[in-house]
Amino acid sequence: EDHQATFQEVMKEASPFNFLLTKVTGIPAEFNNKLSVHIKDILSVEMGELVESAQFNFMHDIPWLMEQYPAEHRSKPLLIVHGEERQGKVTLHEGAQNFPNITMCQAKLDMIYGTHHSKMMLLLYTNGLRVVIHTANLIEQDWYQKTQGVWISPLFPKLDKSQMSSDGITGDSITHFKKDLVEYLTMYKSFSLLRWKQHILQHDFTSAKVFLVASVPGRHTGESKNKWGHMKVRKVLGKQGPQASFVKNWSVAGQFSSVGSLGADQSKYLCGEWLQSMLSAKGVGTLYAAKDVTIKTLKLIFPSKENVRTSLEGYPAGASIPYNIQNARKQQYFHAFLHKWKADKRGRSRASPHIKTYALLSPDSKNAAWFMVTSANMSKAAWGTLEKNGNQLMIRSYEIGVMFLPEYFVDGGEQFSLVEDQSTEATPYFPIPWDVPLEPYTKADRPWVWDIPYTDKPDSHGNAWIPG
Ligand SMILES: CC(C)c1cccc2c(O)c(C(=O)O)cnc12
Repeated sequence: EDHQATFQEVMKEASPFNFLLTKVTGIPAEFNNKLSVHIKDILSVEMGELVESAQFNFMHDIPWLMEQYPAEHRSKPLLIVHGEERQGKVTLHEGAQNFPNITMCQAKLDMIYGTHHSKMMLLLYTNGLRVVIHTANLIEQDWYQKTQGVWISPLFPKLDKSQMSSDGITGDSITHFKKDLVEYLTMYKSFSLLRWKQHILQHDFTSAKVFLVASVPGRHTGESKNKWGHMKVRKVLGKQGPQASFVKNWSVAGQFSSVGSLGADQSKYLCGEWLQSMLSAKGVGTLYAAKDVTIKTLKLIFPSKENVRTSLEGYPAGASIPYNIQNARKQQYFHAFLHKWKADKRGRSRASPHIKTYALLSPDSKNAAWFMVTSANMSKAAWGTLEKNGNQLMIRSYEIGVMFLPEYFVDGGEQFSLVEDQSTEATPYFPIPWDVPLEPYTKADRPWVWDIPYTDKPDSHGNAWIPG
């Protein structure tokens, strides 16, 4: 149908997961009316009467961003949290100079090669506070013809003074989302974020049913080792994850838009460390030893060269998929796990993925034991790498995401249904972005690599790709 769903209708339909995709220009209206939002919807007055906001991101086009706020909100205080340095920082400040309501916060990047990847909006309204965690840069290109993920929190009401306690965190949820978010903000050690920490402390987060999965740069030891990156996932799944017996032979799905250097063979990082965390479950450490991992255990979704060539944007979509030939050449083993990007169900097979999602899939791919949407790509910098004989987790970048576990949405829930007409009260449908079952690369498929030329076949706009 062509009627434009109102934001209230969209949010009602999105409940209880509140996991949506961004609208895509150039696909049939029905796919933009179903569980889809544009940035203007998120910032609209329908969401609440804005007092002030904070925009955490990697790339900010400030004049464009200001245009996305409704006129009556453009003068409200706005904090830009970024990781720009040197010329990037100069350019960013230039973009902000005409907006007196903007304050800048430069996240410290103590680890070389680290970046401020986290994408989050903190929205303070007259009647509450909302957290939006997503995957899109604050530039027009990222909200145009890509597949991006957005989690929009419920409206968290203000605590009244009587509920506030002087020490500790009041008004938290059983997933400790509020405490974890406060700890994440504290790690910036930034004065301008102290203000937002106060705002968060003063609101009631009991309705937050997701777990926060974040990364902050540093060498984390002791209890902190399990607070961030893939070790946070290991902790949550080990304590609140699926029963090991229930998810034997299930597979980890990883979907992302960039890949780092993962090491000389799969047993080291990919299957030996990262996958061990993703395969964690209740009642047992992890489900498989690294040596027993097969391509059935790990299914990775990454755009093929053909996915990019035939996408709505054409080869230029690949400018946001920075997998370089130097790394690709060193880790051919990685390519054996790859599956194409395919999202016919959501009308987004040609909307190049910039979203990053992870899940534990049943052998028939019809169910999931958990689902995660995050800024974190498949890299050591994002998820962290264990050092000092496993006593230290070294992370280079800021990342932020949320994890959905069935039992927090359905009493005794053990799984989500990924097939809408096979969902039940006990096994609710979870709107994943990509199609199941997953489609492996053919022998002829190659992963998209962004720094080599493609002149053999023109893209959907008739152009070749000649980088550099
Ligand atoms: C190699 C780096 C600079 C890069 C290139 C193209 C797109 C990128 C991107 O989209 C992100 C992000 O979204 O966090 C982060 N780095 C990106």
